[in-house]
Amino acid sequence: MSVLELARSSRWVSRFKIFYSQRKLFLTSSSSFSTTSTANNDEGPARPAAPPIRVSLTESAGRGVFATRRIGAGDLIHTAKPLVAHPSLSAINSVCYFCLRKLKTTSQTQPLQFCDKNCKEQSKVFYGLERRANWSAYDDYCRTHGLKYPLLVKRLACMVISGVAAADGLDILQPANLSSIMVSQMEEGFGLLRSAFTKANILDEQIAFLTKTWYTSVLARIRINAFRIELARGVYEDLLLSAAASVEAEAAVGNAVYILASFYNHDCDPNAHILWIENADARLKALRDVEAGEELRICYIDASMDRDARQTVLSQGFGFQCNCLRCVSGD
Ligand SMILES: C[S@@+](CC[C@H](N)C(=O)[O-])C[C@H]1O[C@@H](n2cnc3c(N)ncnc32)[C@H](O)[C@@H]1O
Repeated sequence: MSVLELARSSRWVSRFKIFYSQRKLFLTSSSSFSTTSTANNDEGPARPAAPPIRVSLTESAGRGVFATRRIGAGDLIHTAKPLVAHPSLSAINSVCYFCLRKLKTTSQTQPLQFCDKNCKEQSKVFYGLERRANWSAYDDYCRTHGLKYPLLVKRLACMVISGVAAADGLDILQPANLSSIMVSQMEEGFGLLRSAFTKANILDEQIAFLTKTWYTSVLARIRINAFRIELARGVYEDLLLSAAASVEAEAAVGNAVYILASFYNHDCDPNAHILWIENADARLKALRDVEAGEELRICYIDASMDRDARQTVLSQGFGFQCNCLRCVSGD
């Protein structure tokens, strides 16, 4: 599993209420994230300012994201565009096939739809290729086994063949440790994916990257780093409303992988969170004041669970023992 879910504990809500009563989202290309602020000078057009963060090694959790200056409670740290996203099968006819925005109208005659011309245009190349193949066996495989991540691999493979993504695009992300049983369970998916392309007469040289090693290595990274996307209702810029949005979020519309957002480590009492307002573009926001040099951490799971349940989910899903302050204090 690797479901980075927003915690929905009453603990979180009360924290947001306190903030509100006081009135008080390097290693990748700049297109992978953007900020709301702009650095302007006299020599050219305004350019997005770098987000106030850096990725560095932590003492015990691999790489992590650190604040490079003070960030205020409720501040937008940065936004992030997915490297790859895919609707969940249950939402496939009701959300944009590219950005996962809820569609205003659904059509039975044309099941896969885009919300606007821009999304259609951005998907044109890989969607054109995807449409050449018959995905019924692969999709059935996902459906019967309750798998969502192979859909991300399918889309990534189509993007790589179309030249809009690099085959090694996810290599920078930490992979999950896969047991030999897990690897053998992935063989069926790999076989179905490859055969869908070969049956569609995609040339061998175009799918030379699509080896079993590539397939399992991509899935190992997706497993640890994919975010399950739940859209908040409406537009919430206010901190309290953001909290309400995460509490009232609708069912997941899909899954996505981001580069920068994947470097945020977990804390059961986090100082940052990730949310989605209208589509798969993510926002990383500070939950409380963060000082320069402090590590920014989000919560991967439902923080309302007790310590033992949280430790079990983190260990089974992400392969680590959480030693955040909350866990260490036994809370
Ligand atoms: C999404 S990645 C976060 C970035 C990762 N540290 C890296 O170097 O790429 C999740 C992985 O980071 C590590 N991690 C995250 N939070 C942690 C924590 N609270 N304690 C220990 N390890 C943690 C675990 O290895 C986990 O599987």
